[in-house]
Amino acid sequence: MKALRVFRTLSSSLSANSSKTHFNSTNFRRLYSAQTQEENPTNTGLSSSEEDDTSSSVFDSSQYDVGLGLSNDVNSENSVSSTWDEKYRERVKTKVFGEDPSEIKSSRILIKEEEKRRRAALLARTLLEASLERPDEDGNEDKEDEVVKEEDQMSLSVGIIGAPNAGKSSLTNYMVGTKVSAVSRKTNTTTHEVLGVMTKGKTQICFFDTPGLMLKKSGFPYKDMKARIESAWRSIDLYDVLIVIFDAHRHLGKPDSRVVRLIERMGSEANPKQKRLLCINKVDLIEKKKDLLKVAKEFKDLPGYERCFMISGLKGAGVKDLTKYLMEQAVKRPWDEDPFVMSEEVMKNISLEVVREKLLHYIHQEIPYGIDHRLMDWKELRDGSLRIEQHLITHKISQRKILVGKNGSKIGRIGIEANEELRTIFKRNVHLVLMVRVKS
Ligand SMILES: Nc1nc2c(ncn2[C@@H]2O[C@H](COP(=O)(O)OP(=O)(O)OP(=O)(O)O)[C@@H](O)[C@H]2O)c(=O)[nH]1
Repeated sequence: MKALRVFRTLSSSLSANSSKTHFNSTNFRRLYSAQTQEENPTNTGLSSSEEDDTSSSVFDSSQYDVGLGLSNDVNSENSVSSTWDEKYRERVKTKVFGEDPSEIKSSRILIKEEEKRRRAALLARTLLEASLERPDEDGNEDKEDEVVKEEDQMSLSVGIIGAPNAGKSSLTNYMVGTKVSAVSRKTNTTTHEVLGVMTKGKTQICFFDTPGLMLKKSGFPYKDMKARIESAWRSIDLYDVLIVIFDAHRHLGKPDSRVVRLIERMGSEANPKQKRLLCINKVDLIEKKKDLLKVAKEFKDLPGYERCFMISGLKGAGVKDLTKYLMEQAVKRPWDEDPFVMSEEVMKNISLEVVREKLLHYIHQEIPYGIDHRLMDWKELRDGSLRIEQHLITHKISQRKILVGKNGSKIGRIGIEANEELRTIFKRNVHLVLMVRVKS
């Protein structure tokens, strides 16, 4: 199964005419900007006392041993394990150099933790690599160079809508085969529409992961919600298939009348130009089958839905059937996306998305949402590697401190993990530089 991640806003797509280094999307630019910065990049915007610890606010992958190859040997010990017996070395340290044994012990714990982290990173990378090259249901690997003539090509566009946290991103990610958009425990993480492209044989399916759409209690969309939400409401009729997804576990425990209204509104009448599917998500969290049936029964009479699927977008239950159904809906139409080439724009967006996901994971509170996250430099170096520089611009010094962590530990961890992931995705060495600074 071939999976490519392509990012696009519907309102202002990254057209072929757009400059390679500029994004057209206003939505996207709100958080991410790939433009070269007008302000002087050397101006860090810090006061002189803050400048003192600027070095720790920069993560530079070249200063870390993040390994070079793409080896998947998770158990490989070679990169950090020492060639001497640690116990002898410790005895020498205490007896000969008079070092404090408790300090030696704590450094040993640190090394062990680092090793654990390294293995976890390797495992994550291995899994990601495997998902990129996932065989199809019949166990066949994709034929890389298979060319499908335009007249034979089949296409389908699929929009996914649901309340915040319903699991839209997770489902998109699962279907496309790898990470597309930031998934986190917080709500409204999808700040722009993401298109995942799955090309299998003659068929290409484009998935649009819409931002969290909600209805207010009266059943109508919030009028005052940002432009992105309005554009998402307008765009939903454009898809061949619309998936309406909701969190069944939450619905059983604490039903939200707005979610019910969203499901009912979308299912109120059939749309002859669009097939609508209801996805009852997070079924893995529901223990009793009768509870699940209760949920299904509640919405079974809505005429707008062609089919109802019970799925776990995160764990994959039921997703195979859903994918099969979607493949069958594809119509004869030339593909929108080249399945073999990852464009520079796509790669740039992926680089931002991967870092953003790490930010959401490691930085709690509201901080990630307020950060101005910019791609400052993108260079393909002579040896084929990529140099990617991103700036994380905070509004307050206190936010910068949280982001940087003690002695740069937070930004370092975010950087190392993002660097690893980008290297796996792009299949080449990546030199990632992350700079945290305060808005001047
Ligand atoms: N157990 C379980 N958790 C899920 C499932 N799908 C999503 N989640 C979790 O639910 C949370 C929200 O998932 P997302 O995919 O980010 O939800 P979303 O609808 O895209 O959220 P917004 O971007 O806020 O609109 C994450 O913590 C996911 O891991 C599922 O099938 N089972």
